[in-house]
Amino acid sequence: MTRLIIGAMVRAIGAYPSGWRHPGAHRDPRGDAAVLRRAAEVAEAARLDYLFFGDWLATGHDLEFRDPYLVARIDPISAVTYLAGITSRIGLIATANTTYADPYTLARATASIDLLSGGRAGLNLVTGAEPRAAGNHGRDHHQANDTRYDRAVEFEFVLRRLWDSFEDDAIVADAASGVYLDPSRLHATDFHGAHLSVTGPLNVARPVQGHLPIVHAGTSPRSRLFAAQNADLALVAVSGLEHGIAIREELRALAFESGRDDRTLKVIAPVLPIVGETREHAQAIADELSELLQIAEDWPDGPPEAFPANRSLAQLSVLLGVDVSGLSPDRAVTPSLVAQFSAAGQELVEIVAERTGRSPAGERPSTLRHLVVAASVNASMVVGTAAEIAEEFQTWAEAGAVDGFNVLSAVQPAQFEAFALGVVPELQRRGVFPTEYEGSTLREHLGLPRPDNVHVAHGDVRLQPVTGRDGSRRRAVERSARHP
Ligand SMILES: Cc1cc2nc3c(=O)[nH]c(=O)nc-3n(C[C@H](O)[C@H](O)[C@H](O)COP(=O)(O)O)c2cc1C
Repeated sequence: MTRLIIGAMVRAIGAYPSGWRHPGAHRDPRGDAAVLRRAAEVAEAARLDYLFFGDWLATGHDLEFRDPYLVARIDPISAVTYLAGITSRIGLIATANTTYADPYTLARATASIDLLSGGRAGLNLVTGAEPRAAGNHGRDHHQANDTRYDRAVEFEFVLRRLWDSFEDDAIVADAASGVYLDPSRLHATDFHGAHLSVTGPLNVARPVQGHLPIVHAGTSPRSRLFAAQNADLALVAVSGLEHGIAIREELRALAFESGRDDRTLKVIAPVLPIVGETREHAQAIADELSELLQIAEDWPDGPPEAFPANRSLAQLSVLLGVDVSGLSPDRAVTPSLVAQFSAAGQELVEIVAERTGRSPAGERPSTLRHLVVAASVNASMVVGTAAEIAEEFQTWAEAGAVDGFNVLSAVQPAQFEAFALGVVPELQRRGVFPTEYEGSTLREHLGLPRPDNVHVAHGDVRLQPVTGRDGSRRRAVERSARHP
């Protein structure tokens, strides 16, 4: 029986680059608290498994054109701490960057949130793709992918040991005898690696969940290996059903080869649904968002320096295999023009038709602008009614392409609420998503067991080199002890 995992990837100003311009969209960061509170209430009433907060460790004018939600945002640890106090059932996942974070500080904060929320915290570990983060953290450059993942492996290992500093019953608090702590149940971390050195123990009691569920988001081969060996949830961007099936199979095979129970690795895909009362209504919303997104040609004196090159007719020409750079962006894409396009260009025309209802031979033809937008907005979009979107989700899960979805909402709050109040009940009606919270912790929502304390169950577990599928040596944790 399929049981989807559904979380909301919260972006306060909306997750479509022009979503903030949509009528009624939230656009003032001073109002973020109200928006987060309302999203949490709606998500919890819909019984979503978790709210998920990404992170970005720098800002700049270019980000306005890349995706405006990156420009200024609430720190994710602060967001989940705030929400822990005003929610009672939903999981709360914050992103942290292992390249720059300090493991002791992060272990303290996350163990604290888990205790304060009654076991509802989760942690998304990323290695970061933003080079400017280096300058904000006293480094002279953003390290190479391999180095970042070497540190991430140490980081995850240390985090689990820190969370396990106290055994579950280390604090005896026996008022009669006056004994508060059993010192034999408090364990030092004593980790001294190439990147990190932490003595421990952590000065926060063991989290309610033992270890917080760990998510990992990334794309490189090292990211796949890291997710397979260290994560509970792998967050992977997939381009289609077949791609999803292949990635999930690869991840689970890597997990199995690493000696862990591969069923404990859940594969989650980000998805951006556009929900409408009818298919045409949903397409009209997608069409509007497309029209609201500026492209390079919208600036009469040329786009600002920070504008991304891929949002231009020049870049579109490369993809189409036809030079359209001198044409107006509002030029209709006619069947005779499409006939000259490359296969990738023709595919793009179909994507636009699916999303916006505009087609070359139709009453409302697509324009070059629509093609530029579709090529530059790199999101897995599903446009349709609640029933159509639920059907798509179910198909993906039943085909083995995903275990669940991280749902992005193009416009806050309208599209998030259309999803929570429309699509979720459809999924529940189909029996692929529960109607009630059955457990109380995030682990329970995700169907994950509570891990043993590594100090107790496995003694002196060490980091050991293991080999990735491509034959290169990796530093990774000896897993067999931890996942018997
Ligand atoms: C779905 C998805 C979500 C991501 N979210 C974040 C994020 O919130 N913050 C961040 O710094 N990186 C995020 N990333 C980027 C990756 O974590 C990673 O740092 C980046 O892709 C570089 O590593 P890689 O070469 O292994 O992919 C995300 C990646 C994916 C695929």
